[in-house]
Amino acid sequence: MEKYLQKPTDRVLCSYQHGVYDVTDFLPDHPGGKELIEQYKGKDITVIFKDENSHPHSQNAKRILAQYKTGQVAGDNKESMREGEERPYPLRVGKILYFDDFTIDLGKGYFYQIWKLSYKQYLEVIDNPVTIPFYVPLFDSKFLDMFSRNKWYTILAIWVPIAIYHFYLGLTYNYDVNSIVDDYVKLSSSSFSMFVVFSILAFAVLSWSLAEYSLHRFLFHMEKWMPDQALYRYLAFIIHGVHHALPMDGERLVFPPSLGAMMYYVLTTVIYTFLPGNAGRIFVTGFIAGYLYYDMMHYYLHHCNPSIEYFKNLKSNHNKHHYVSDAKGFGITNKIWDYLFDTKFN
Ligand code: HEM
Repeated sequence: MEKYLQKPTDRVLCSYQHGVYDVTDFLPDHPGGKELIEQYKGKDITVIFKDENSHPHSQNAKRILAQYKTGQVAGDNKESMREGEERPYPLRVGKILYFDDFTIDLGKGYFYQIWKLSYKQYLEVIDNPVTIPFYVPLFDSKFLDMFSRNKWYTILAIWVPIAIYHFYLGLTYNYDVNSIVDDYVKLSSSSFSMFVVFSILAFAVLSWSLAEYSLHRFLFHMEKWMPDQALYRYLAFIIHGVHHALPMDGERLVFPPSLGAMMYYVLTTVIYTFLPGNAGRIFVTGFIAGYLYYDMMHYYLHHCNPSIEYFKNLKSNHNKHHYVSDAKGFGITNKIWDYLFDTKFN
């Protein structure tokens, strides 16, 4: 068996239990980083795959592994699954994903195929993440599909100038609003105070972190409470479901600018009602900064391997949210609100 696994080959083969797995296509999508698997090229991963100290892999991880099975170790004729093995679910054959009672054709617009699903089937799609080594269109039209993809840096390119502009307005413009706070944030005012400006910014970032938790828990995971209607499933899928179905698709991860623009409109309308004038603009700056930190952190946790313990911990928390239970671990940049609202992982 060892000889077979270690034959010079470009493919990365390993054994688990008594099966042989070709995990080459999975390497770039491994949430723990491809290097960890490469170390096990040609080796058995049965022990390390369950190792409590390294990382005890989830049921979903076992299902994903099962997708890559290519054979049995020589001399082992046991047909049935062994303890600790899972069947590949959904099973992918070419571009077709086979679920128990429905299929998804990954060569066609994924979005339209959500319409025909029942609520239960929709949950199966988002609760059984898959890693796909080819491009999956969301829409059949290439033009429409273009709008479903975003590189992480486009978010910075769009929102950093908007945040700077608000900061500039907040510090300099005279909104002529009868607010005591405004006197302390206007550069032209004799009462200008850096302390007040930074306090508003800090308060806005903290407010964002609560918004991050609430949006993720109640809007992005609206499937937990939404009425059983196809229209809502469409909405839930486009907002966040697609990210759970294909968690390692790096172009469908950050918040789409079009949705961001709608949120911006709603939130600024609310914020300026309660906090008009300069202080409101400074608050919006901090709120956008908090949002940018969130979106960049989200991308980082999926596609990079942090070396600092704090970020490792956040990554692990987020992986659990995807692969263990999406009813917990809603915080991306921190776990404070998960602790306070009792949605933390133990
Ligand atoms: C070759 C088959 C493998 C598959 C299919 C696989 C799959 C996964 C999946 C789906 C996760 C996300 C969390 C979870 O579901 O548990 C994960 C995380 C992880 N894997 Fe693997 N894995 C494999 C091999 C390995 C090996 C050989 C190692 C160690 C040497 C390893 C170390 C890790 C670590 C440390 C994480 C945690 C990342 C984090 O949450 O911070 N994996 N793996």
